Amino acid sequence: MNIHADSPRTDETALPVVHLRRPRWGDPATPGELPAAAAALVGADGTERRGVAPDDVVLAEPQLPVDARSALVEALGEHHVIDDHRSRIDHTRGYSTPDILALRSGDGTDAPDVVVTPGSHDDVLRVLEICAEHRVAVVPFTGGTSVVGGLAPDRTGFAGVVTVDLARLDELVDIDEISRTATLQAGLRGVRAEELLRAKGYTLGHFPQSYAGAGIGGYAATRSAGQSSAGYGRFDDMVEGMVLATPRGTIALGAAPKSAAGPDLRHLVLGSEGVLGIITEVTVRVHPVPDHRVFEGWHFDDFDAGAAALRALAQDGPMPTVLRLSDEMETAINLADPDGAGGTDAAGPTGGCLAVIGVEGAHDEVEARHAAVTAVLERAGGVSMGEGPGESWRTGRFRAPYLRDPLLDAGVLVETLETVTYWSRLADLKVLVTAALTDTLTAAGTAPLVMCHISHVYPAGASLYFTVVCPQTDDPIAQWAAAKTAANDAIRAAGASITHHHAVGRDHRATYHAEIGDLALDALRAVKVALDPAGVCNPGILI
Ligand SMILES: Cc1cc2nc3c(=O)[nH]c(=O)nc-3n(C[C@H](O)[C@H](O)[C@H](O)COP(=O)(O)OP(=O)(O)OC[C@H]3O[C@@H](n4cnc5c(N)ncnc54)[C@H](O)[C@@H]3O)c2cc1C
Repeated sequence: MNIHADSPRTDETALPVVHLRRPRWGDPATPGELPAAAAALVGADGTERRGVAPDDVVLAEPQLPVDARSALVEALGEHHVIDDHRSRIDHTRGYSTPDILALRSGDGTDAPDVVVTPGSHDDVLRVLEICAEHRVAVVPFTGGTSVVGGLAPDRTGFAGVVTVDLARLDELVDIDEISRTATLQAGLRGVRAEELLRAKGYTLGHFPQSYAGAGIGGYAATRSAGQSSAGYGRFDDMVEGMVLATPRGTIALGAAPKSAAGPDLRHLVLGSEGVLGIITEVTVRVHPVPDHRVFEGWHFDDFDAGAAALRALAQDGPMPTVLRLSDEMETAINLADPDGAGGTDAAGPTGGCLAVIGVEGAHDEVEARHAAVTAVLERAGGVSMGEGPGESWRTGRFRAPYLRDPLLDAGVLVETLETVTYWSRLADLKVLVTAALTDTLTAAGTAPLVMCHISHVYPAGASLYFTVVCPQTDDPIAQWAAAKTAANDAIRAAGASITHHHAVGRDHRATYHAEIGDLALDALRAVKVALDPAGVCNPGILI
């Protein structure tokens, strides 16, 4: 298949960069509609529950001290110190379902006092200096798609909250074609970064489902994982270097690809979620644009059989570029609703589980790798369903987030969570988390559909990604909080990690602390004190 034959809606190179306007997801030109099949499946009652319009959410007057505001205006210019209603709303929290529900309920309490848009690394340094001096909390903001409360700091004890939107740091700084690396400014959205790289014949290969909104600084700060992680790695695997602005000055990391010069401090900054400072530049590995790709669906009798097949590929190779497996429930829902959560083709065997593989690269290499992957999957009991389901997944893969708003409008609660563990514990983890979610929501009188898939695999283990759908109660925020707490407890009890790629934010903080222990937490806090002595960078997030 020639990849240039794709329609604009489906090709990741042709998606528009979307400036997200809370609370709804994505490009207003292509709003989500609830397909009838999905409405019937989830039992939507047809009652509209759109909530308070963003313009009607009441915000507190901006609290910023006058001196701090004047200093920011002097540093950046009046134009880049913004406190109009809509800008504050559009920087309030992130895009988890509780975030959306809170805004729909009219709760604007986490709105920043001011949004600033620095135009350079030095501007960012100056903003941090001013905020430290006036004890104003600072929230770094790239795409604003956090789903773990990473954009809602604890403002207790601070004189105000400033969100630093990196939108103006949007350049491709350099490509080193010999080393195959590119240096990108942190405010570049994923789509725009890909456009700039493709114009030079390269791809980053990072396509999270939030691709239309999220960006380079956010990817690095959260250790994001894209849908092609089997082939290109997780975002932190791609990073060669970073520049971090802190209240005490600049740290530049990545003098060489691998070094024995002490601990690799890049891994202190990757996943730091804005608590150590603001990443302004990231150097990543890039790859020649693939000229050929094959996407294909595979049927497995059950989830365990499919998981064993994925493990065989992850441990003994070869690795496709995309590798994912839906469990029985997710497979059944997707087959019933091809435009829905993941999108597959209704053709092929019913029951069992659907795996999707994608192989991309240079033509001959793709043909050879595809043949080798096919042999492994067949040995593991898989049956090819052909390119239809694979292509259907590929072309629908960025649409699922658009479904959440119409589902919420229709009184349906829908939310996702993810975790990661070793292969030997994966089956138990799935059972425990599914039971925790099912039992909690059933006890609330809202029995859920719980779906699960694997989409990121490693030789030693894999992540599990759960999607939960059920009717809303009168207090859906509390309803989900109870289910999420039960799931977090199950993840801890199973010895898994609280997150594979969504990060910690505020929502996972307590579980994360239990996961790493007091001494490790003290060490992290000591680093924060060294770089951010006033503690203004994203207080209450991560540590
Ligand atoms: C519909 C949907 C689908 C998603 N799918 C995926 C997926 O497939 N894979 C995945 O990994 N994640 C996914 N996410 C989660 C989210 O998109 C990722 O965490 C993403 O990496 C966040 O990027 P962002 O640019 O939006 O960051 P933001 O939301 O702006 O920030 C995320 C966190 O990092 C901090 N931060 C932001 N920029 C910087 C910076 N320059 N320096 C320091 N700190 C910074 C913020 O303060 C915040 O704590 C999804 C989210 C949604 C809503």
